[in-house]
Amino acid sequence: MRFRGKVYEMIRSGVDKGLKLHFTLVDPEKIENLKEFSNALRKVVDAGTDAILVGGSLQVYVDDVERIVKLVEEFNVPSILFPGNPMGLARNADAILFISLLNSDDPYYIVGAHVTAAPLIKRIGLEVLPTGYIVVGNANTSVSVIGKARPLPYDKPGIGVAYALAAKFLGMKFVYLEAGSGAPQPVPPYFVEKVKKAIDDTILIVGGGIRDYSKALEIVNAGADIIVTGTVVEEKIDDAIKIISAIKKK
Ligand SMILES: CC(C)=CCC/C(C)=C/CC/C(C)=C/CC/C(C)=C/COP(=O)(O)OP(=O)(O)O
Ligand SMILES: O=P(O)(O)OC[C@@H](O)CO
Ligand SMILES: [Mg+2]
Repeated sequence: MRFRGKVYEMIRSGVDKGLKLHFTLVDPEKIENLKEFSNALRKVVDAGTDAILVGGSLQVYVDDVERIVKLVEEFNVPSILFPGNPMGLARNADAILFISLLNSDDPYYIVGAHVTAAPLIKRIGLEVLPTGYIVVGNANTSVSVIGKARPLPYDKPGIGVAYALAAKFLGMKFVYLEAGSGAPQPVPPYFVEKVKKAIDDTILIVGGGIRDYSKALEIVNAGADIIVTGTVVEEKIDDAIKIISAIKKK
């Protein structure tokens, strides 16, 4: 909880200095061995990852989330909850990525989950990071299916711009373009570029399907401020390290 209340400022000041940031996504459902997990954390932190996102699409025991956050506390990086439902509200985290899935067909994912979670978030005292979450691409990913998204086609960046601007005008501090965890193709750089040009200083997060450093670099060069990787950390940690190192050299 050491970073509570400082997370937005840490991100903002990095972005304002022109740095590119990397967040590592950890899905509590996938962690079986805490020792192995801690070793992986050490590697991504040493490589320079800027925060650990903790969450997934499915319901989890809050104890499991809290256990993971506790391990993250041993390293010098903030823990940010990234829950797919209100069950993931760990008391010991620094902040919560308060995502509204703007292109969901179900109001629950736009504002419903948020209403049920808000009083508890206040009670816990989590720092809230208001985020317009936009699902892009044609893959049937967990977030798309569970979140009842109507994903934006890759060849319609203008619609991405419209959603992202609406998020900015609603006062959201972050726009997150999401291809979905494990997506075969990440959000294309030309899509990222159009959205970033439109939202200007609003912080742009891009994730889903980023598996190699050259793609990650193309996406940051197109204007992403923050890259999120999850699957590559679970499956090929050495490639994850290469991605983080490449982004941090920018
Ligand atoms: C504000 C609160 C309390 C909740 C938000 C509720 C919303 C809007 C959810 C959006 C839809 C959703 C299911 C988001 C999950 C995002 C996420 C962390 C995805 C990671 O996906 P994985 O669970 O790793 O998928 P795989 O297992 O397929 O890799
Ligand atoms: O697992 P990957 O494909 O890296 O996706 C990360 C994240 O954007 C999913 O929410
Ligand atoms: Mg995943």
